[in-house]
Amino acid sequence: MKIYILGAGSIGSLFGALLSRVGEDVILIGREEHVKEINRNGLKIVGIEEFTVYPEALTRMPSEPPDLIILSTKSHSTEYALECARESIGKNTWILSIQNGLGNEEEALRYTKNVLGGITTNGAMIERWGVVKWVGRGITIIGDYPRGISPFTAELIEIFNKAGLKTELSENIEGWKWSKAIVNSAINPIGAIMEVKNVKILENEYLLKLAKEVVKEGCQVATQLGVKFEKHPMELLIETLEQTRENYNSMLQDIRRKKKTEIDFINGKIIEYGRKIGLEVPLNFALWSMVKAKEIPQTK
Ligand SMILES: NC(=O)C1=CN([C@@H]2O[C@H](COP(=O)(O)OP(=O)(O)OC[C@H]3O[C@@H](n4cnc5c(N)ncnc54)[C@H](OP(=O)(O)O)[C@@H]3O)[C@@H](O)[C@H]2O)C=CC1
Ligand SMILES: CC(C)(CO)C(=O)C(=O)O
Repeated sequence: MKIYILGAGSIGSLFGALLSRVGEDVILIGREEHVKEINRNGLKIVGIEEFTVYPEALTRMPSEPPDLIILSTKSHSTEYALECARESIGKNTWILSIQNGLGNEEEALRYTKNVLGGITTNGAMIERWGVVKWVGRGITIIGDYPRGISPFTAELIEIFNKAGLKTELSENIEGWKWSKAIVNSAINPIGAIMEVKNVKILENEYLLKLAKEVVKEGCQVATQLGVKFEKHPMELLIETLEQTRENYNSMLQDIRRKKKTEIDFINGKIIEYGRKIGLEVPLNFALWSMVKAKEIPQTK
């Protein structure tokens, strides 16, 4: 299968490396420093497993349409990335978002009806250009967005599992995307503002109560929009905190690296969707406001 990884950073490079290792025709599209290193010395995975692969790496999408584009930029880069990729999206090309946050699949649907949603609990981070650490082995769930399973998706899951990416199918990927986004809407900003590991949210009564109240707000919006949960966000909240105790969440990491966070596509989208149906979500608004204030100066 011809696969382009659009936004080959941490998680995209991990997916690309695993798929390349089993012989899939993978091209990574990333930033220049990472691309140059990969083309010079290959892409090295360390951590959970250690191996090096030699996929082609580019800074721009090739014009030839692939079978699959795995969208793995941060959510705030999606719109521009897809616009730049417009010429590479053929009538039979599928786009799979493995991103956190809401709205990415809707953006992809502007270019094709062949859109898959995905959530992954694998953890990865770029150690240095050309080297990605696989920090946590997790599962990935994919499905046609917003709901359903097409023959392509059924074929894809075979490829992902053969590559060592434990993957399950869901007829209701929209439900999973919302559950994960609601969990992120609680954990990420609270951890970022308090500058604490996830375990602190689990073990501090005040932070856990706040996290649960934020989850309730997100559930109200999702339920009123007709979203059906596969796993209730309140259950997923505790499960996630227990499984990622030692994590400094990605939003806190972005702030510490003076990078833009995904707050607008997590809490920001919950606020936006809530307002569209006349629901105010004050806790989401408060957390969104504080993270925006903490973010890199140019976001004023
Ligand atoms: N890392 C992880 O363990 C997990 C991440 N996720 C989610 O996956 C998504 C990606 O996260 P992560 O991999 O950590 O992010 P990274 O920032 O590590 O990777 C994204 C990469 O894409 C690059 N990029 C952005 N736009 C383009 C473009 N148009 N062309 C080429 N490259 C581009 C970015 O460069 P630049 O920074 O210069 O813009 C960056 O190098 C997020 O939504 C995240 O929440 C989900 C589960 C786990
Ligand atoms: C699951 C969690 C909260 C793990 O830290 C995450 O997705 C993130 O850090 O963005």
